[in-house]
Amino acid sequence: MEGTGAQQEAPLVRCPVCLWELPAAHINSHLDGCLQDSGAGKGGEPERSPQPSSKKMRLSGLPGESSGEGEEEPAGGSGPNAPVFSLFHKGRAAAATPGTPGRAAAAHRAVPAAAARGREPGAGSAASPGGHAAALSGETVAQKLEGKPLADKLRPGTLGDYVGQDQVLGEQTLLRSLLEAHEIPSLVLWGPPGCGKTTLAHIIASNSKKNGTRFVTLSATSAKTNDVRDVIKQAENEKRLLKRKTILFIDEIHRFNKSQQDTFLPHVECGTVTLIGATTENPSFQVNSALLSRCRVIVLEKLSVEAMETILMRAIKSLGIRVLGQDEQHTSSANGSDSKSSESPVYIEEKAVSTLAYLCDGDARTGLNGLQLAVQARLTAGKTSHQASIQGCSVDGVLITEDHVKEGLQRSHILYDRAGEEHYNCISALHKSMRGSDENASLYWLARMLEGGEDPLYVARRLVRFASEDIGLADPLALTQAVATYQGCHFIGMPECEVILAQCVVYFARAPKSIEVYSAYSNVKACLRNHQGPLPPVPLHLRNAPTRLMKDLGYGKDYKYNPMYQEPVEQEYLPEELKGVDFFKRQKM
Ligand SMILES: Nc1ncnc2c1ncn2[C@@H]1O[C@H](COP(=O)(O)OP(=O)(O)OP(=O)(O)O)[C@@H](O)[C@H]1O
Repeated sequence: MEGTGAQQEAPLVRCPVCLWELPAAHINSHLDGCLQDSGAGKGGEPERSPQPSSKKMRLSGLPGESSGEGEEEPAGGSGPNAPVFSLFHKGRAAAATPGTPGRAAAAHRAVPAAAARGREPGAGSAASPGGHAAALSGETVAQKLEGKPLADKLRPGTLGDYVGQDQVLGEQTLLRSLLEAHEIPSLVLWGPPGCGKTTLAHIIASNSKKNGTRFVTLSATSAKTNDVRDVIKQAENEKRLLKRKTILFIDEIHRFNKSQQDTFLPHVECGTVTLIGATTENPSFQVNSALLSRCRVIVLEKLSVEAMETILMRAIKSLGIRVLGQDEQHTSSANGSDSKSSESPVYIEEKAVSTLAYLCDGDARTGLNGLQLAVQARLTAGKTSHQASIQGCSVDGVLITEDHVKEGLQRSHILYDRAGEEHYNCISALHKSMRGSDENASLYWLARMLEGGEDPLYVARRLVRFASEDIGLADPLALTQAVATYQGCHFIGMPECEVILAQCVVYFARAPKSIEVYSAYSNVKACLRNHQGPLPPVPLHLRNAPTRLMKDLGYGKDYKYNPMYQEPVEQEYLPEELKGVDFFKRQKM
């Protein structure tokens, strides 16, 4: 490539480390090597650049899965292999996509291919700021679904496209102000799968690129301690020689053991790197406490159903699929998909979208992948038949219904509708099996829920209730067990907590049962509910008398302080009109 005319004309820039002059297009890769050598003091050491690892897919069978997230880069194209050198951007032909010469060449090769599929030049990748809408280029829905998983293609690149999480990113939140001021502190992003941790890190990356900060990604599932050392070494050189900051994003940071985490502790402390860690696990237990104390913990929540609907609707729109509302009329395929092609129009029921938004339980990746699978399955089936029945009318097109999205979401061959009836049916079956002291059935229903993706904390909360409602004072320790189970589940999450729940469920199935307190309390509530007229006053002798006036009014008068008496005390504690009532003997009122 060095002999090409294009590069002979390209402006030469000087390496600030070795002062060598070379074409601008080569400066990034040259500088990477130069900085490594300069820090290590051993020239010629082969360049090592840790790669972001492939993240596990939660739904199998997606086309293009193999390329997956392993190839993705932080927004702006900066990764360990492609540090951003804004210093040299001026005059570069491909300034918008900083990277190595090889990468730039690949980008050039990619443009005609994209253009051939009708993509706007410069539409950018899904990871590029604002690029997610443009990412789904292609003529037909099927073409738009080719390649990377839909969730990756639609990863937002700007805060404006980031949905939900207002508690940490809304206006006037600390994190937003810091992002706007380009003041990125070390962060630990903690939240459930698919809630947007990696996406937020990408947005920070693209934001920080604007002030020349480098952004390097490592995945704790595949990176070795040496990879961390390499990144740190390079960051030190960058800071020392170029005064450039480095942000190190470590996905699934909880997978690093404590000593690996220790490797970057001093460098976070002295500011060589700004650390952004993402974790689904409680960082209090998984992240070295010294490291944690140097990071702000940002707690992201499961995406709400509304947020999920927004994300799904956006995806549906990008794919050119039409949503069938309750009262929308469709009589012919002319009203169908926006896809300008010979492909039959694709419709999706509005209910299917809301069901999907519920079922994916705040996990956008699951929701988008479920949508992708449902659409692809229907498109394949639609090759044999293009007739869909839409609101009683037969039209030419492909229709995606609630059942299709449920199929798309099926986990481990178990369909468990967390938002619907199945959720209540299973928890009821578990409750009744424990009450009936059937330990086998109890375990079965527990597993049905957990394997179907039920929130373990939901089950744990039901166990706390069961401990008092059904076991009560027959074994008061049951309540302690249930609360400990809840805390255990909270600490370690799934799948490790399943055995904690199983232990508690078997304990409860085997425990003696008593509803004595539960029924007595129900009787008291019924007594209050059924009372006619004003409720009886608190007897004067039971009232406290902190002031003289109250004493004068008879408060506390004749009250018998029990510890002063050797013999049992004769004293009435209920209001006069309830004298002698025994809530423990009464039938439910
Ligand atoms: N807040 C959001 N707004 C819009 N899209 C989102 C949001 N959160 C997630 N997504 C979508 O879901 C996909 C997966 O999200 P992301 O990788 O950020 O999740 P994560 O929290 O890092 O999950 P994991 O813990 O499994 O790595 C993204 O590619 C994006 O398409």
